[in-house]
Amino acid sequence: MAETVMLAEQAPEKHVFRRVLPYLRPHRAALAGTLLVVLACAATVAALPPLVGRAADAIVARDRGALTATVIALAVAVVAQIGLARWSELLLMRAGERVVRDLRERAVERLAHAPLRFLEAHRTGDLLRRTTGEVAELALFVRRDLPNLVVISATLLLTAVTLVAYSWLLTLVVAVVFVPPALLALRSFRRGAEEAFGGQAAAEATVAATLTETLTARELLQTSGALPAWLGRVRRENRAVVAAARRTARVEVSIEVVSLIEGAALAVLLGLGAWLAAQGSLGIGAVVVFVLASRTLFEGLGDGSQLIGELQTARTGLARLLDLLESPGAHRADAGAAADADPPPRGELRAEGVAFGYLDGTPVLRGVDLAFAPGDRVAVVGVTGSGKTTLGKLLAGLYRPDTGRITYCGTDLRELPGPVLSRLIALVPQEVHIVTGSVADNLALVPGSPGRAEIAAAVDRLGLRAWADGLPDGLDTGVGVRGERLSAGERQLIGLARAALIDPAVLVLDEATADIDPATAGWVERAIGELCAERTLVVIAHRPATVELLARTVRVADGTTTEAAAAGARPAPTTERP
Ligand SMILES: Nc1ncnc2c1ncn2[C@@H]1O[C@H](COP(=O)(O)OP(=O)(O)OP(=O)(O)O)[C@@H](O)[C@H]1O
Repeated sequence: MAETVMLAEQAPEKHVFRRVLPYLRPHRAALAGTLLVVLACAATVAALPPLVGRAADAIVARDRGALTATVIALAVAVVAQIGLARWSELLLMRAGERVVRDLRERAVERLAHAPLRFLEAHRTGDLLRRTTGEVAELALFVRRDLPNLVVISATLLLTAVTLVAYSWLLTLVVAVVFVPPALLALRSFRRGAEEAFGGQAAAEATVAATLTETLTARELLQTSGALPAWLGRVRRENRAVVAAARRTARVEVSIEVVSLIEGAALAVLLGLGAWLAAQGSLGIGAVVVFVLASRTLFEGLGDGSQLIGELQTARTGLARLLDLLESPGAHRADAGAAADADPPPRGELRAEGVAFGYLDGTPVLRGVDLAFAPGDRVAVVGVTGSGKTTLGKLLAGLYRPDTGRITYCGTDLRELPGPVLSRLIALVPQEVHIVTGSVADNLALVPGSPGRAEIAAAVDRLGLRAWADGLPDGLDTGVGVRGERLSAGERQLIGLARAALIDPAVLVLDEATADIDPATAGWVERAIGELCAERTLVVIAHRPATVELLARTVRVADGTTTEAAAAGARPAPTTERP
């Protein structure tokens, strides 16, 4: 059985910033310009201590001219710093938002194209969190913290250069006595943070997935008495989130050690600087520069270390997003030899030695050999759970066989590009997906976005004009949130009308099992009759009336298929209970 590559709960964070580089490439010009402005801003911050130092020297030397010039330079530097800080913040935000927008679009595109088996293997909430929650956190980081982090990093660098330039001796004291313990504290924080923040993100994702499931399973929960057990599960997962958040808070408090080191360093530097000045080996201005610059250095280290927590959260989110973008499981293998193929609009569909199983390793189907000639009209029947829907999805190319192949006019479906495949073979599932909007909005959800005239023509072709006219506002009738105002039969009618608009060579229809009222059933049968006149029709049939419409019957049993006697002349075998 082919393995579905699963996404990791705690996505690997190794080289995460290097892995994101390819996604930054399209924005490199904007990012480079932004970096220049950031550097200019950091330069103005780093220039302040030397200017104040020069002013102090001018005061000591009673040099009015030098003092005036320095004060003017200071004022210019302060104004420039404020302007450049705002500008760099704006540019960083803009560039960051653009990158995040791209990542969001890529994630949605990846999910939209991901193989069905990959999507089914993951909880909807987890995928949703990776594409919404994780991206939102990234966007927040980009908007709120990234500008500060970048400016602080550049300022730290330039300040360190200033320190060395003014007193290598004092710089040595800072570098040897204070920076190593500060870095050690930061490193131990980062290590703890990686686990704590990763654990918190995973725990929150689990709760998000369960909450999403609560909504989709609302009928089950309210009618089956499963609510207490479910709430117990929610409580357990919620407690895990609180425990994870506490771990994160403890790690965050540990960063305060860096502030203590900063205080001690400033006290020592002040004393040492004053002593050196008294000895005459350092000017007053230089001591002032040194004390101010080292304060900037430690402030930068302190602020930077706080932002590292945010950076860690963003890194975890980014890793989970990249895990989705890079997962081989989420990739539909590119069309191979038939990438440029232009198969005929009508042709034979074949299944040859097809076997397929889901995640638990038990094959649902094996050794399936079937051929559907152009214009064939086939009913697929079998007991519940025998594998009819699975066969339908395999024939439509939604699943790929674990062994064997399915071909259209001799070409393996996996070699056909997605758009070609969806034009050739259409699947109307048991539960037709309906989006919020009108009937016409829903019918337009097919390749080529057909206009009103085409939609109306398709409805006419299927003999559904009277049905559409009977709706309160015709084709403009609202269907409610995700089609809640439509019956199962009406959903299938929309699915059939969509299929008519696609005009596929093969239509696979998984008939709705829910009871359909006789009037709607009549419309469905009429539409099927119209559709099968022009193409190969494979219907996973649940109602005798449907089986009787079709010329051939294939029975699915014991994981394989057998040809049954021609339908029509006899009572039709429908879905039986095992
Ligand atoms: N996404 C899935 N993941 C794991 N197992 C699945 C999945 N979908 C179906 N199965 C299992 O595969 C088997 C065949 O299911 P399938 O839906 O194809 O049967 P069916 O004949 O169409 O049933 P029904 O008549 O009730 O629609 C069942 O045992 C089912 O539990």
